[in-house]
Amino acid sequence: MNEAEVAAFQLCEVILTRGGTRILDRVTAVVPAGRCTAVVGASGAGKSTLLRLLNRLDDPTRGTVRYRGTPLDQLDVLALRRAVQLVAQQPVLLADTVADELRVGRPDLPAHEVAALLELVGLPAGFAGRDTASLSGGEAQRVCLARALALAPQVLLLDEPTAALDPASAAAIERAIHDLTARGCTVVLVSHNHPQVRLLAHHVLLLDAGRLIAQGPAEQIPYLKAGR
Ligand SMILES: Nc1ncnc2c1ncn2[C@@H]1O[C@H](COP(=O)(O)OP(=O)(O)OP(=O)(O)O)[C@@H](O)[C@H]1O
Repeated sequence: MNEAEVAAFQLCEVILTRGGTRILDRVTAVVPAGRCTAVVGASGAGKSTLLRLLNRLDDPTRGTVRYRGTPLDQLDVLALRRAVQLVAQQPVLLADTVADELRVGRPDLPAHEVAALLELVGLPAGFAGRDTASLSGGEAQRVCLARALALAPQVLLLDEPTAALDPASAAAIERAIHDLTARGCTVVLVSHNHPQVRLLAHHVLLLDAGRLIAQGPAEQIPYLKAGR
């Protein structure tokens, strides 16, 4: 991140301990605003945990997380979660039909916007009437993404959003991420897909056993050059 860029999030000396283990260990990092930041590292490195700190699903044991300069614990948590939407790896659906799911946070969402949001995440408009219980894992995750997008969030936190998808569906999500950042949305993307990270990320945070061992542009992160 260069000096002219504004930080969406700043993590300062963040420690997160669970059951006596440091899951995040003195992480100091910046997430630039209006950019795509990828969080990478081996399984168990702490990527999802870091994501959950950003909308206060977890709180640091020590250290500070700031959003636009304000410590998260000084912000209204519901307002924060509306502005900073998390799409988890394991989707949690709340309504009976897909259209109602997209209206969870926007009860007045018109049918044409439901259709447009579904198209954005690579699902046909006809999905609006589908029973949410009948969706596959990858479909459910995309419905959760569409539900998040319905709220026009300032920040989107995406935990492996294409891991369960076929290549065409994954490409639709990658286009959506690209368009969102082009329009000024901040995206934080957890991904094991290195070509995807190189394609989308302006900034990369590399975690190893809870420690941040590198941050910067993808081309400066040797871990991403290993060919995957
Ligand atoms: N509530 C908890 N109690 C104890 N350990 C936990 C808890 N939550 C997470 N962990 C551990 O913390 C470590 C980091 O978990 P996390 O889910 O953040 O990793 P990750 O990098 O996202 O992994 P993956 O790539 O496999 O999704 C893991 O070893 C996990 O088992």
